[in-house]
Amino acid sequence: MENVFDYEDIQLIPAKCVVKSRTECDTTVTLGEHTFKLPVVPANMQTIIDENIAVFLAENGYFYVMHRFKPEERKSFIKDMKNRGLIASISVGVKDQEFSFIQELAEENLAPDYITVDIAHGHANSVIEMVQHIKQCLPDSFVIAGNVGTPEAVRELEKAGADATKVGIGPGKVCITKVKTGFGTGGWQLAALRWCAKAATKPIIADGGIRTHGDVAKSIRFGATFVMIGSLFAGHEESPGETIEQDGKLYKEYFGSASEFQKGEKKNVEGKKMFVEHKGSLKDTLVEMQQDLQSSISYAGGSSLESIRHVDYVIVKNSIFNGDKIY
Ligand SMILES: NC(=O)C1=CN([C@@H]2O[C@H](COP(=O)(O)OP(=O)(O)OC[C@H]3O[C@@H](n4cnc5c(N)ncnc54)[C@H](OP(=O)(O)O)[C@@H]3O)[C@@H](O)[C@H]2O)C=CC1
Ligand SMILES: Nc1nc2c(ncn2[C@@H]2O[C@H](COP(=O)(O)O)[C@@H](O)[C@H]2O)c(=O)[nH]1
Repeated sequence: MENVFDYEDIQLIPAKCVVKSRTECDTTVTLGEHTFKLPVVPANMQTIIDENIAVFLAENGYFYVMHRFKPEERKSFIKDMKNRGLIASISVGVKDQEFSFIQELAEENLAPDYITVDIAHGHANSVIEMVQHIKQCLPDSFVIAGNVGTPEAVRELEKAGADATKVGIGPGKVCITKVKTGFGTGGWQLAALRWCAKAATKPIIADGGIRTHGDVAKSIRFGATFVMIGSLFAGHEESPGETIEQDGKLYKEYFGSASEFQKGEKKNVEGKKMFVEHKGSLKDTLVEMQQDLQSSISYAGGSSLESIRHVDYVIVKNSIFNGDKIY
């Protein structure tokens, strides 16, 4: 494949500003039947989202995807969200009991608004069968399927009935798939996104590898409707997971969904655990993300996310940071 690049190799080129203030720039995005404040969703991982964060995000107009690692709590979670008049958005795997779970949701009239089929290697018959099963049992639920890294996979999942596909195999911060298997989109996630987006007829969620707020704009430029982010959302006051103090500084744990910590055993481990600096409140990060994206829109010469899709860009191989750090 020609022109392989990643987030830090790209700079978007500014176009003439058409707004008087960045507050005029609209960061909202529609996915399925709902419109959200930002094209950003926290990763469906156990150290990134829990019930409280899901309620906060849904109440405040943000999209969320609940993780699937407490399977026995999913029905009560859906009921609770529905009772509060909030969007219900859950994840499922592909094992046999997950097929039965979908059947039960249909029988109990508990259709979630969004269901994410969340598997490491999403270009698989098991995922295709799960998407078809969901569409048959719960036709009104919006189905996100992944993760994949090729146009062929995007086409097959869309053909199976997926309403959106999630792109990203191995670019994640706590991911070790790339080193343990030699496969994935790690190191060229942005180019993989572009490759997949050219084949997609439905929304793509770019998943993994976002390290700065500017990477959100770059993802949109290269074809994403949404981005899923783990590491930038880890370490907040509200984040689930252990907090530790070292040399007077607070840190919080962030571990991979395929890590030993998640699995409770050393089998097919493709994730690791790290501690990230305590970042304060999630609400503040979301506000800053929105402001930065509004600024991106203004540099794109428009007043909505659409304007970012059409800007020119340059490839500046591995040089944009020039030794700089954000903080
Ligand atoms: N985006 C990414 O790069 C990655 C994300 N993850 C995350 O980790 C979590 C666990 O993922 P996962 O291991 O898929 O979930 P599960 O452990 O639930 O596995 C789901 C099913 O898929 C099978 N399976 C998993 N990987 C493969 C493979 N490479 N080839 C064939 N079958 C496979 C498993 O069987 P068996 O275990 O017997 O093989 C199992 O039956 C998920 O949340 C996932 O998103 C994990 C790795 C990469
Ligand atoms: N290879 C692995 N990927 C994982 C694992 N757990 C989660 N993930 C993926 O990472 C992103 C988040 O990436 P980040 O760069 O924003 O931190 C997440 O949404 C998953 O797709 C894992 O154990 N192994």
